[in-house]
Parts: sequence; C-alpha cells; structure tokens
Amino acid sequence: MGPEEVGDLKIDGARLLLVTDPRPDLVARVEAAVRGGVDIVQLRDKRAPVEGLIPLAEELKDVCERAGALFTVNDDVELARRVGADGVHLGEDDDPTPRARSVLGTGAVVGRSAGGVAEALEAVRGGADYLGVGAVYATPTKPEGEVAGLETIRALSRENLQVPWFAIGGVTLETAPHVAEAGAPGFAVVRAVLDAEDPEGAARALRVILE
Ligand SMILES: Cc1ncc(COP(=O)(O)OP(=O)(O)O)c(N)n1
Ligand SMILES: Cc1nc(C(=O)O)sc1CCOP(=O)(O)O
Ligand SMILES: [Mg+2]
Repeated sequence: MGPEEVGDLKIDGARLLLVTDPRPDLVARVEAAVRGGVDIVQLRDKRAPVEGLIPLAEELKDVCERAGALFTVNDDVELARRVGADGVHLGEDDDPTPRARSVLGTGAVVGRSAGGVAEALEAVRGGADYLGVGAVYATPTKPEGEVAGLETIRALSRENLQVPWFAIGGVTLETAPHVAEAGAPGFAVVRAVLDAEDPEGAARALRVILE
C-alpha cells in the first residue's frame, strides 16, 4: 500500500486519539494503549529539540504500524516528513493545511484544532481530515489552554460533521461519560491513558464509553 492510501483508509471511524507527553516509559505505555484500541497516536513534546525526537518518533511509528494505528506528529510538518509519519496535527499558530499537504503528500492525515463551532467548520472547509476540539475542561497537561466547555461539544455535535472529531482537554474515565453524552464521537487524551496504572485497560474503558 502506498503512502497516498494509508491515511484515507484508517482515519474513517477513528474514535480514540492518544497525545503523548515526555516520560521515560512512554514507548511501553503507547504499546499498551494501542493494544487497548487507540486509533491514532500523536507525538507531542513542546520542549525537546527536533533532532532528539527523531529516534522516539521512529520507534512510535513502528509501534503504531505493528498495531494498525496511525502515527502523527504535533506541530512540526518537517519532522513528520522526515520520519515518514502518517500525518500531522496543527493548531491555530501552526502551518496552514495546504502547506502540510504539499510537504507530506495528498494522502497524509492532517488534523486541526478547534475551540468553537465556527473554527471547526472553517477547518473542515479548509481540508482538515479530523479535528481536536477543546479544551472541554481545564487541564494541567496544557494549563495555558482556553476552555471551550461541554457547551461547545454539544453545539458541534448538532453540526453533523463529515470528519472524525475528538473532544480534548480533561477527558478522563470520570469525565468521559459526560463528554460522550454531550455528543463527542471521539476522545483525545493524554493523562487518562498515559497516567493509568493499566494503559491498555484505560484505553479499552474509554472505547466502551464511546460505544
Ligand atoms: C487532537 C489534538 N487536538 C488539539 C491539539 C492542540 O493543538 P494546538 O492548538 O496546536 O496546541 P499544541 O498541542 O501545539 O500545544 C492537539 N495537540 N491534538
Ligand atoms: C494537547 C492539548 N490540547 C488541548 C486543547 O484544548 O487544544 S488540551 C491538551 C492536553 C490534554 O491533556 P489531558 O488529556 O491530560 O487533559
Ligand atoms: Mg500546535
């Protein structure tokens, strides 16, 4: 299968996205998480120098490939290209979608962040393959982030978006039932899976809540 086909096949129906943070046992935790049903893994490390991230990116890419999950990189289109990632996640301050596609190829998965309904619709019109929508709740993982709230999730769920979208920010095993009830078709999480004693079980439990 060529790279043009990879993203197209796997993004449809994706429900659970794991965003990573830097920690010593990250690879083992991601291995467990994909066993538990994570569909997309996003490498996110805002502090590490790019060169230092390449070996980790390659390792996570292999883990995802073996499990049939997508591997993406946060923010950095060039790093995504260098490691042959399936795609990239971009926010307001990051590259435009067409630039990501011109670097990564038309089949690459390009995800975008949205903090509200108008932004989400604009991102889809601009060609995003999926959206991360939040923050649903304030979260210590990204303390500077703005809170969009459950209301945004409710409002967006009425728009019948034609791309997968993931509620992000403070989604935990405790809050997830409320987020699903508000209409989120998917979750993007850091702590709920990576901080769990059993990351595989935590991923499974989040999937059950989404069903
Ligand atoms: C799935 C997902 N959704 C949203 C974000 C946030 O992206 P961004 O707004 O660019 O902020 P940073 O993550 O770069 O701090 C995300 N990473 N993943
Ligand atoms: C990376 C990120 N982006 C957010 C946004 O609102 O755009 S919230 C977030 C971190 C989510 O971490 P946790 O699952 O530990 O709350
Ligand atoms: Mg970003």
